[in-house]
Amino acid sequence: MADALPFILILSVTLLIYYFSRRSALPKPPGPRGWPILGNIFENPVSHKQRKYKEWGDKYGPIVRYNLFTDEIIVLNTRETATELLEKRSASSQDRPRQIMCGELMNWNKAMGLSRAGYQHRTYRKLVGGVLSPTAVRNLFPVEERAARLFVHDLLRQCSAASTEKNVDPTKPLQLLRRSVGRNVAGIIFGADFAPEGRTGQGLTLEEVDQYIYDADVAHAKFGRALVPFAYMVDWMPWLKHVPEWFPFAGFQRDARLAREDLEVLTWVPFNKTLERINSGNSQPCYVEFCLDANPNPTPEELDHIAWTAMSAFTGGTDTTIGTLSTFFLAISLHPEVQKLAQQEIDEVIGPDRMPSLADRDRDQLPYVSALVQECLRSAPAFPYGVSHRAMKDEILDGYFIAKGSTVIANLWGILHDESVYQSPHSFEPERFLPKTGTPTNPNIPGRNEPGIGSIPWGYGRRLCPGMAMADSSVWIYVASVLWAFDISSTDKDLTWQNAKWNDGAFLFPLPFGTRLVPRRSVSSIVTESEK
Ligand code: HEM
Repeated sequence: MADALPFILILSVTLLIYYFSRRSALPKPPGPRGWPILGNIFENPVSHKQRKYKEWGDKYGPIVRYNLFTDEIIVLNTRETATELLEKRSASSQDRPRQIMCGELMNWNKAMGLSRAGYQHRTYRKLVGGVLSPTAVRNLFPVEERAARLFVHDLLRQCSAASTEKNVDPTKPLQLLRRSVGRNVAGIIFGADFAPEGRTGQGLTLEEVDQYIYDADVAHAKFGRALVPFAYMVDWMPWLKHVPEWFPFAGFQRDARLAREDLEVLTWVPFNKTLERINSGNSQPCYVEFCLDANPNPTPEELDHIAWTAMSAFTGGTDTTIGTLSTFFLAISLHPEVQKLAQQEIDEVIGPDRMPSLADRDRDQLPYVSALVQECLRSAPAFPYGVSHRAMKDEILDGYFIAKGSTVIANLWGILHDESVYQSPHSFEPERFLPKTGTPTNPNIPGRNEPGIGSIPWGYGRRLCPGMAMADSSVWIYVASVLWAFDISSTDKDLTWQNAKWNDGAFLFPLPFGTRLVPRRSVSSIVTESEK
């Protein structure tokens, strides 16, 4: 112990110097008190962070500060503060905080979501923006519509197989959803052939895509664990990063190596297969092909950029879309009155002879369905507390001093549950987004004209989700198609919207629940339509 005293003394003095050197004449944002040196490690929310952040917001104000050792964390709980710092001042708030285990050792810094601000990130955004911008994404509408139709087709097969009463095994719709969305995103990025069984086309095969979805799940699970702040010792003591794998207690190096290997497989295997298909003239139009059309003789570095952005878009696009659609299934199972209104609208505008299309959304033909989609995204944003940004210079926000290097978190769930903006924010009420005068399809339902969600569920500034337009249209067409074809109800009579259980972590989605689907049209008409 005596031997350690000088070390402890030097460490304490360094931390105190550091602490006082970062003080400014302006006050720092308020927040929980915490302890000297340790900061708020005991108050650091370990579960459902978004709820704790909101509680702090209600207590301390829209801008809350807390500390984990020397790390300063700023939580923004209102749309005004988040827009000001992360949108308007995006040039200096676009960076990501340093992630030693997850970013540097496991190599996720090479993926778009964690890549630090600078040349690599700018190049990535340019590549992805070319294919997924709101204008360019319209070329993908037919792919998304086809994916939604095939999902309906798969659900119907599941219905018939499940029982003579045409009830589905409660867990099945969501399992099918995982596969369907995975195939849809893979189709867009790698040109996968996701035709129904028995039919073949071009691009990656279904087996290859399903293997890829599995690999992505494995890599993502490791990613999620390492992303938790201070999950690994090396996140506390960065110098440990240089310790070799054979060193005692350096098990994290082995974890990091295995995760790196998984990530390499995830990045290069589907990419190389797609290149093979493109070179043999056996591909489908997709993100990778588009990038190569625009740059037919890429350098190795440019190829590297295309491969890593493809992997980033696939991993960024699947769990988030699946989470939002799972929220839809939960919400609609528990709100029969909402379901009835949405189906009335679909029946009146679309009728039984065709399935909805994205052109219906464009023409704003189904305003209630659009409000329902917004309500799903508002109630359960897929990243409830966004993805952390980092202040790249000292900032002053609403008279408070925010030091350069602070981690900045936009509490998206808190912002979308702000009582001063949304009446009864914990209830599921799509009509909040409808005009007070009602809509042509629902003239008798007065809306509340509350502010739309805008791009809040998709984050801010130069980090705004590049898949926003694609996700928005995908979710819409899945929702409209499923409601056209099925009546959906809950199989758990004790389950309510208020007591439903949600995943606890960086992704928000409902935990498994029982859902029953019953076709609401003749089987033959669903089959004919869904096979188009
Ligand atoms: C409902 C679906 C989705 C939601 C709610 C969502 C939400 C988000 C959020 C909140 C961020 C972080 C933004 C920030 O740091 O401020 C993000 C980043 C990202 N998303 Fe999405 N996303 C969805 C779907 C998709 C899709 C379909 C794709 C790709 C096809 C995608 C690709 C990405 C990528 C690559 C990033 C990292 C961007 C960067 O750091 O520059 N996402 N998303």
